[in-house]
Amino acid sequence: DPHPAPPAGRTVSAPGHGALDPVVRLAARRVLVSDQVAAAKWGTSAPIDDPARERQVLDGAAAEAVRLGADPAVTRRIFRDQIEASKVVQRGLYRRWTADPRTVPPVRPDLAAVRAELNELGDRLVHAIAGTATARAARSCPAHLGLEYLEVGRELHLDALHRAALARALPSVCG
Ligand SMILES: O=C(O)C(=O)C[C@]1(C(=O)O)C=C[C@@H](O)C=C1
Repeated sequence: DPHPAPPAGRTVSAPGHGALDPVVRLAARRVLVSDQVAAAKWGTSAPIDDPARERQVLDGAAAEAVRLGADPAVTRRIFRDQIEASKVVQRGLYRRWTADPRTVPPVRPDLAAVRAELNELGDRLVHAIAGTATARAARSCPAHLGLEYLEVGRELHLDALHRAALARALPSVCG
């Protein structure tokens, strides 16, 4: 039998087995690294919105997509959502830190180092997007994406702010 039954207690749609898993996981990691972005900017003159840096992120992602033979417009759209998701986190943390200064991180990370980490996650995300064209075009995409969203949020113990940000990161993944 080329299609043996899955082991007891599991199904073929068990957590982590969805094709969209890498995309959602990388989006979640980017959302979490956004905590470091906020901590790097807090108490400095660097604004949350940095349009020049956004252009760099979007152009970099599109160029990487072209290199991989993937769709740069789709990649750009998905990255626009990653950037919005990052701002959801940053604004949410600024609200928290303003309301209760005792929760401000004691150490300020280096913004350039955090951006290097975002670049690396970004390249991996472009690869994940390029590798999931079939799953993203499927009619089942929104349902699978929703399940991955719930699974990854649970597994990474995301709080309400980071779940909201992850939700903001995903609307362009399907279609
Ligand atoms: O690099 C920054 O300054 C960030 O805040 C990260 C990020 C992004 O998600 O890539 C988000 C908002 C800024 O407008 C620019 C870029």
